[in-house]
Amino acid sequence: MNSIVNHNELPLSRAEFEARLRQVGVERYHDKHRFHDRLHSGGCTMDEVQAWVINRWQYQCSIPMKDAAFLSRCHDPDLRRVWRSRIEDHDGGVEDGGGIRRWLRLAEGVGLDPAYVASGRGVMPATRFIVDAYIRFVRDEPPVAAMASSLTEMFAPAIHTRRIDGLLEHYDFADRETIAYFRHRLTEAPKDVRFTLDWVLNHAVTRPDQEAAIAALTFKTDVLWAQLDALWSAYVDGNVPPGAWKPGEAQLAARP
Ligand SMILES: O=C(O)c1cc(C(=O)O)c2c(n1)C(=O)C(=O)c1cc(C(=O)O)[nH]c1-2
Repeated sequence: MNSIVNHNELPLSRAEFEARLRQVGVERYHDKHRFHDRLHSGGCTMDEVQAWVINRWQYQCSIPMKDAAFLSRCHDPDLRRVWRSRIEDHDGGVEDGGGIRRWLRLAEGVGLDPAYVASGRGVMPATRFIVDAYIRFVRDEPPVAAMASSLTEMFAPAIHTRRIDGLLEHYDFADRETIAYFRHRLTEAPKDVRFTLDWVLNHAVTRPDQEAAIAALTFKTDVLWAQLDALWSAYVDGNVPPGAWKPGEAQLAARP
């Protein structure tokens, strides 16, 4: 018998595995992207803020679809019962709506026609392709990787807190109504993370599965980072791609 042990194949302890997952955020989460520094410190023009709201809409409206894609492959009713709350957070009830409607209130608050934003017409091709890659990943990859890809939410409350403070301090459009989306996420995301982190730590117990979960989370940080790279290139550097929203389009009559 071969006595040489390949340590790379030894499973990580639960604590080591969690630390590796968290390290992905330390190194790669989009809180470190220069667009976020600019947005949160009041450095964005209103054109840049509007471009962010329009493009981020693609992510917002796709999140429940990627969660539905996950549910469609999930055989365990207990897991489905927990996971479906993610769709409820975004879609909400008929009367009140949920995160999606709150995002459109932000769109209106920054002076955009919410019907235009909701149509997705102005979204850049790059944003669409990137977000689509996330939906496909969750639809096609093994369940542990699909679930682990959502764990960027571990790092989201810190950026949402920073965003709420930064928007309120620096922009006239920011008020209780327009930032409601981010306030709700402060309680929704930790609820999702508590369950999903525990599930991933419990179910990815072989080294290959643990590495696949870490790779899934890394992929997701790329999804988030690449969206901001595209946004910067188009609206800070001024290379707006054909067909995408142009500053000045789809304005509400009275712009803030
Ligand atoms: O503003 C952000 O920086 C940010 C990041 C993330 C994330 O880390 O994926 C999400 C959200 N917001 C968010 O609002 C949200 O609903 C959400 C769902 C998910 C997911 O992968 O299922 N991520 C995120």
